[in-house]
Amino acid sequence: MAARLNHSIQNTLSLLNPLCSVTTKVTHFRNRLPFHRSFLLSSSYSEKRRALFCSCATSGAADTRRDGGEAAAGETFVLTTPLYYVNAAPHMGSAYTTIAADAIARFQRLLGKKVILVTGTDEHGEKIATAAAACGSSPSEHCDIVSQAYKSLWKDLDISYSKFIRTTDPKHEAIVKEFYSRVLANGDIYHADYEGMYCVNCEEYKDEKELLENKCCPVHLKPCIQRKEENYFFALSKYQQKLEETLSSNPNFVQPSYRLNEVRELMLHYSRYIHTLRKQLPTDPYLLTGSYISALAEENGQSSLQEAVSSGWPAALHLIGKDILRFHAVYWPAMLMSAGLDLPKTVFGHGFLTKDGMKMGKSLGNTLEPNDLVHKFGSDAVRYFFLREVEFGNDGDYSEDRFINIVNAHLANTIGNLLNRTLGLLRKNCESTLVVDSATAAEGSAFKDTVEKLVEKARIQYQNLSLSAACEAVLEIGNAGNLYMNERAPWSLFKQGGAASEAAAKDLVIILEAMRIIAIALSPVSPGLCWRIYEQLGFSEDQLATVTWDETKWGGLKGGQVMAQPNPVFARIENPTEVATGTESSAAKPAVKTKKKNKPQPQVAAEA
Ligand SMILES: Nc1ncnc2c1ncn2[C@@H]1O[C@H](COP(=O)(O)OP(=O)(O)OP(=O)(O)O)[C@@H](O)[C@H]1O
Repeated sequence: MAARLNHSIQNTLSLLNPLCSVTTKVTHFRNRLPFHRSFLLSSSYSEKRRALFCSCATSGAADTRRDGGEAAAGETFVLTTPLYYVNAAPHMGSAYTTIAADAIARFQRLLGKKVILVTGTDEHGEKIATAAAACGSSPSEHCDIVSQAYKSLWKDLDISYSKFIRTTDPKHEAIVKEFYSRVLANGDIYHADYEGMYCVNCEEYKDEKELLENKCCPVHLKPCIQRKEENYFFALSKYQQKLEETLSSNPNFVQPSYRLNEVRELMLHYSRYIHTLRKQLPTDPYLLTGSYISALAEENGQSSLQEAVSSGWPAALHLIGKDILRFHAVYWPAMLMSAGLDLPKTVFGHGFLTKDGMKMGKSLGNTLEPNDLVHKFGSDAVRYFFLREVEFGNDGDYSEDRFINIVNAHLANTIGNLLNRTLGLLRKNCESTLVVDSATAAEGSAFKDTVEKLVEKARIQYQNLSLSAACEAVLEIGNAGNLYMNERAPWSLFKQGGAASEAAAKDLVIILEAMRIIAIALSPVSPGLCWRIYEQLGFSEDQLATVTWDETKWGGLKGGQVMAQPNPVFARIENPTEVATGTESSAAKPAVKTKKKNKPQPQVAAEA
């Protein structure tokens, strides 16, 4: 969704008058709107126009103070991923944003909120026609194929999206047109010529100072071309002050804090960007970001802007890569202000997955294939690795070696093996039945206090969108559980019989209760794995479906509950490097080598 700024105002105008060709559209627009020839409108004029068209109050700073996670249970929590550009198939970068969005959505659902996760594809732009021609298909066939590839990847990655938007979907056009009409009527669109250096891949004009040697685009490393064209521009300068006020009064509006600093830096040099914007009006929001709102309209409801807005706007969170920060944190809010609509509560710009230090992207073609990863390692491992290993906000590099070591150490060893060992001992010594409630078993237990603290830490980290730290806190519960198991050594207590054996049976209840808590707390990140844990603890799928974060409180397991037979919940992955060199990482020592994707293999509980 790199800012495709020039052609799409014409697409947008065609929404107003779809029968016009691009050239006639321009003339038509000009003739119809004589009020609006100059670059800058006087503020008093625009304020009057604005007052006429602002049926919804602009919340600005006041309403944007909460971060996305603070909405109360029962509230609607809307979050969006970028609408991905269909110039090529999805890659791991596109998957990364969507996995993160899904984890946040699942966490918010656990808090009892109604969550609407919006994702989709942007199907307007020059590059699409080129990509379609290269494959010998029409643009619409091409869009159908690529957008389907996104949907099917989302399915394989267990993405629980609510709305999948295609910007070519006529259902959204009426709403987008209404949005656009407000901005137009507000006097914030004008027409001018522009000439400059243009990056076809970004589909935007570049400031010459940004360019690398040979006038190459710094993102795509390909030469920009000199281009001159008539265009439409948005009067961004009118909203400069309000935007600055929003940033000052609401530091949560842009996250993480260093992205806020980046946006502040942009605002400091605002006059430069006013100029830049005049030559490259961010027109896409009408079709793209406008779709964030139109997505909220009920499937069978009226297609009106007001109806869409009342279904959940403003969004709690726009999750984006840092490449489109300016677009979402400056242009789009200004346009929302122009249209008299509330701003999203938070725009979070995460970092890039990189390959050899370069942003992985469709245009550079240096992408990591997510389908391959999912088929090789399974969705739980892929989701866990990227959310755990890339600190959310920063850039991160992928290495298969590291991937395998991490998921083996964390998911197979720390979590999977602990569950397996405990259930093995329970089967052998307690007929797979809990001897007592977990609340009773843990009376006075320091381990229980540790688990409670860690799960609370995980909640706070999820709430703050620190997904890696949330994973870490959950993993620490697993580490504490392993420590407890090793210190208590219930296998030898059972051998002693009598009171020691009773204590050992209680220890198993305590560890399994910790596993239950892990299963809930890690479910936003690796839902399939957590379901398998939950099932082993004797719960049904329905019980898992209705579980809430409140149930991470200690005491869910009851005496008499029968556990399933131990069956490993996460298969260790064979590391080809280690096999080839004959070395084995101590963190991820494979007990059982597996060739198939994430199919659990039996593990032997040595103590049992
Ligand atoms: N390397 C990456 N790391 C993290 N997120 C990425 C990466 N590449 C793309 N994304 C996600 O996709 C969004 C951009 O979508 P787009 O469809 O333009 O993909 P792209 O691969 O960056 O395209 P291009 O290479 O043509 O610029 C980013 O804002 C981000 O959410």
